[in-house]
Amino acid sequence: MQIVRRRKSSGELGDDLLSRFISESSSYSDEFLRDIIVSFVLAGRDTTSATLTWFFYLISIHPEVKTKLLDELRAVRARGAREGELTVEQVKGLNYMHAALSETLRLYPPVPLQTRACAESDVWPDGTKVKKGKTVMYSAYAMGKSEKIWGSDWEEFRPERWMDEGEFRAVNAFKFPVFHAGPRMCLGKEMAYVQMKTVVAAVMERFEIEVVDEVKKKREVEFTMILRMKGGLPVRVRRKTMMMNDDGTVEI
Ligand code: HEM
Repeated sequence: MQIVRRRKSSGELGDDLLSRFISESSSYSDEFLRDIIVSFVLAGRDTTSATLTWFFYLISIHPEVKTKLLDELRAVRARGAREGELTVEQVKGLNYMHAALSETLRLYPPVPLQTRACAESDVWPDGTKVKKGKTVMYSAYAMGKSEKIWGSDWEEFRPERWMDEGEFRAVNAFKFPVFHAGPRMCLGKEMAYVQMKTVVAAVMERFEIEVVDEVKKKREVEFTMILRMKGGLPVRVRRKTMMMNDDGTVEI
């Protein structure tokens, strides 16, 4: 709250999220501003960081996926700016990475369980009756592991299931409710993918992430509000050297 008050009274507004909300309307109370910032941090930081932890674990036990991710990065680099940060177009072009992150989210959805209260009595398409005031829960974690939804290979980490002729193929949000579905769906979904893809690309291009051997075999989930990896992920990090070939392609 102090930060909110200080920022408001100083009048020094920058490019950050809080400054943007302050300059949007003078009617926003200090409490509202505090709550919206906390919501964005909770919604946007822990979800993406938990996903990335699982992602780096999964690619460490699936080297074939890691190789394909690096191949895609090389190909995308070869088509555009070859050094520095990736452009938005290049990030968008990372279809296989999008698929690998979606596959991570299927197996380890950061928001594993969701609860809703029924505002009105209703009958669902399958005939289930729900009464006004009742609580309904669904689990994105269980749905991601459903054979009925994902087929007999549901247990496998297989980004290819999201690909169609080299392009990422999204699935219906009601089948994959990791970002929720319907009118109150996650507002940051696209931003989350852009953030995660940018981080993954930057890390994979610059560093070799080696998961410490003893923990490689099995990681357990921890059900808090966010689905985390129990004990975190101990890794060894080595800096790589990026080499530019004569034809402009990059060796990672
Ligand atoms: C992997 C990353 C993310 C996942 C899995 C995720 C998942 C979700 C889910 C399941 C909800 C619905 C929660 C509920 O109503 O009970 C939600 C809501 C929301 N998310 Fe995300 N989220 C992610 C990243 C982000 C990011 C990066 C932002 C913003 C920077 C963000 C902003 C929001 C906001 C503002 C809502 C509330 C929407 C509303 O109530 O109308 N999320 N998210």
